[in-house]
Amino acid sequence: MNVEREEGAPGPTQESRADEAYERKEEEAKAELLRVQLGELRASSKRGSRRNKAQSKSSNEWLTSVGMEILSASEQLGLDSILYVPIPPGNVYAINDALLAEGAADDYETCLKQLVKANVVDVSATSGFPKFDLMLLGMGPDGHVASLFPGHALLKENERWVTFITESPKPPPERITFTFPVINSSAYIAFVVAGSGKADVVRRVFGKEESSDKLPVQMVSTKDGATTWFVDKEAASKL
Ligand SMILES: O=C(O)[C@H](O)[C@@H](O)[C@H](O)[C@H](O)COP(=O)(O)O
Repeated sequence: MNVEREEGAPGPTQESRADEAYERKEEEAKAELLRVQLGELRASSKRGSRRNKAQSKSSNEWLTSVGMEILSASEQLGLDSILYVPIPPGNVYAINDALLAEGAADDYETCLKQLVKANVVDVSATSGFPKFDLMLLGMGPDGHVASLFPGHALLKENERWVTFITESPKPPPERITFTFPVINSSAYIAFVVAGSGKADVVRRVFGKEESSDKLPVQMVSTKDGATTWFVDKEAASKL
């Protein structure tokens, strides 16, 4: 917060300075926690997670029966506070980046299996894959989600929970990612998509044109769950 003081006006008291310092520290702590949480959420699906309401039908039905939430620029800024969830640090499972991609994927999958065994993470009765309560996903301008890129063989992976890529078209080349069976077993999926660079893909997802070639984002389809898209005006500008 920037406060300019008029000339001649009384200066801040020691008490108000202490209050300001306290508020600043609190804001910094919240921002740091948010960065850690978002970093983790993004990491875990580069990897993903967050909320919704709708039945997952065809994408056009989402639009009409559920409605997209179009966010203004200031509301977008408010997304930070929507996403503010006090996750205990012990519940955060980071990628082991001391390992190469293949080892890191195995390591993460093993960790997830232990969480399932300990009943921390549910299993979908329909798919047998882990069922996350919430999956927060971004989408690239090429239609990629998590680290599942258009035309890549990983789109067909249907056994692994976590897998890896060493030649990602988007840097960094080495990544690990949840697979579609895991993503699609989630109870809720939220897409957060902003900017004009996403407008063509948003139109492709929600438009009427049929294409035999599905983009990764079009392969996101929860079997027993629900999906909500949060898009800003720019991303929705071609609808
Ligand atoms: O893989 C990555 O490197 C990105 O993190 C990516 O997966 C991201 O989620 C989308 O590209 C959308 O990103 P924005 O929402 O920031 O545009």
